[in-house]
Amino acid sequence: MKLPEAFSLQMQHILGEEYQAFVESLSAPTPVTVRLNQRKKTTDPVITQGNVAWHADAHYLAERPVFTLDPAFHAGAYYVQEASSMFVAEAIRQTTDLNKSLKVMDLCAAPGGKSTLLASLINDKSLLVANEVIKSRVGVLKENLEKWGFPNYIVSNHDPEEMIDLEGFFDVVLTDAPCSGEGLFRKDPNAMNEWSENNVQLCCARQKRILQAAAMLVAPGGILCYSTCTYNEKENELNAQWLTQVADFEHIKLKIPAEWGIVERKFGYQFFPHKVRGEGFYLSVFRKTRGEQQEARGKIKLNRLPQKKVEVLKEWLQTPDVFEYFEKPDGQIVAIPTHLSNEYAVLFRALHKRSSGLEIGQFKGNDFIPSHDLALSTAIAKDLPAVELSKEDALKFLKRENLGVDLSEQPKGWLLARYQGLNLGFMKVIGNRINNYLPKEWRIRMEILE
Ligand SMILES: C[S@@+](CC[C@H](N)C(=O)[O-])C[C@H]1O[C@@H](n2cnc3c(N)ncnc32)[C@H](O)[C@@H]1O
Repeated sequence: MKLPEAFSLQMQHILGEEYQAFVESLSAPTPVTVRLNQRKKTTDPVITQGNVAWHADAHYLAERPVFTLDPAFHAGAYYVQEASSMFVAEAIRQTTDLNKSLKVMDLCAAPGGKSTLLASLINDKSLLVANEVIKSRVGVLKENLEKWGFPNYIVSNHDPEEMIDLEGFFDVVLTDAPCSGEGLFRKDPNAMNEWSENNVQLCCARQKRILQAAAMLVAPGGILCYSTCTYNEKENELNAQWLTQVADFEHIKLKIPAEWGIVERKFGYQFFPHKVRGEGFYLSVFRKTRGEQQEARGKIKLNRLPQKKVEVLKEWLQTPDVFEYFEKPDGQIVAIPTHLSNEYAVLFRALHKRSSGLEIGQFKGNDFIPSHDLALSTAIAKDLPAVELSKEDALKFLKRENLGVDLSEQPKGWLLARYQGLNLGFMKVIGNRINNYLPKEWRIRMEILE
């Protein structure tokens, strides 16, 4: 691997005698890791090469399978995520009371790896906002969160500087900033081709701008996590130090066993591929020492669903009474956890480009048409009519092709397609015909060879 010269000099300066080991590690294969979704247990044990030290649900795989051909992947049973970046969860675990109902913001969220990590970390009374400024990246973020199934989430599409009305609102804000990507050279050779000292400067300035906006969002006593996938001290340590100088934040030290191989810096933690089984990564955690807390108070400005229709919905949800139901102007029904309705109201008012939470479907006359979001949500009722599919048929369902299995004995109406007990989506049985309700844009397009 031919490294850019200025980058080599920088790394020699940072690593000294360890530089050679670092360079050698860049020629080693990238570890493949999956993190299991504890709210969606699969019966298929993952063949693993051990756990990620800092995340109990994460496993190293011996090789990279074709994930597209595993129906459990599409059902959100696991997320394929680089190991070092999962350390964000450990940092929040050590600094935050996870038994509380938390308001969490993932500010630079697409494609959603850390949003799903956060969704698994927080309890069912908590709320996650996953924000992504680049519009074309919002779709994949939404898809990944839908698959993950945590019901209390909103996806938004704002520049962090536009969130002024959410000052002091969040208990935890994660800023996984766009960076020069030095830590990804092994995984993604493009990151190396795009690297330049000039780009590092641009990233650095942009990170400061994002950090300043992020700092404003944190409630006093709340946590700000800053992460990058680079080694560059300008983007990491110097930005972290800068934050403590310009805003009311103190750096928090974490407890880290030496055998994890993570290098402690003055303001944060650095991951190097010759010391950990993962890619290059940096993380710093701060607590806000002063500021105004924003009280969550407001009224949701959507039409409440009439009680008669609410009664129809009840059979579709596992615990229907924990939600309030509203109808959007386009007819979609939104389920909002009652105990979070003030928080949702504040978010709906402050964020204009956003989803409305869990959209569970819509009424056509008196008939309820369930959404795909509901099919994949952990809020769905467990005893709805369902059919367990073989791997082959599950893949056919996911390709929107005709299934090999005979469903003519099934009663007419809605039927969940399942694989290993995991919901894949809805079908509707109409006489001899079966309609597949998997959204067209989610369809597997890959050729499946027998
Ligand atoms: C490192 S990636 C995030 C990865 C994501 N957190 C995950 O774990 O899957 C950084 C994200 O920041 C977004 N971004 C780019 N410019 C930004 C800006 N000026 N403000 C906020 N986010 C920005 C990028 O589009 C990208 O999605």
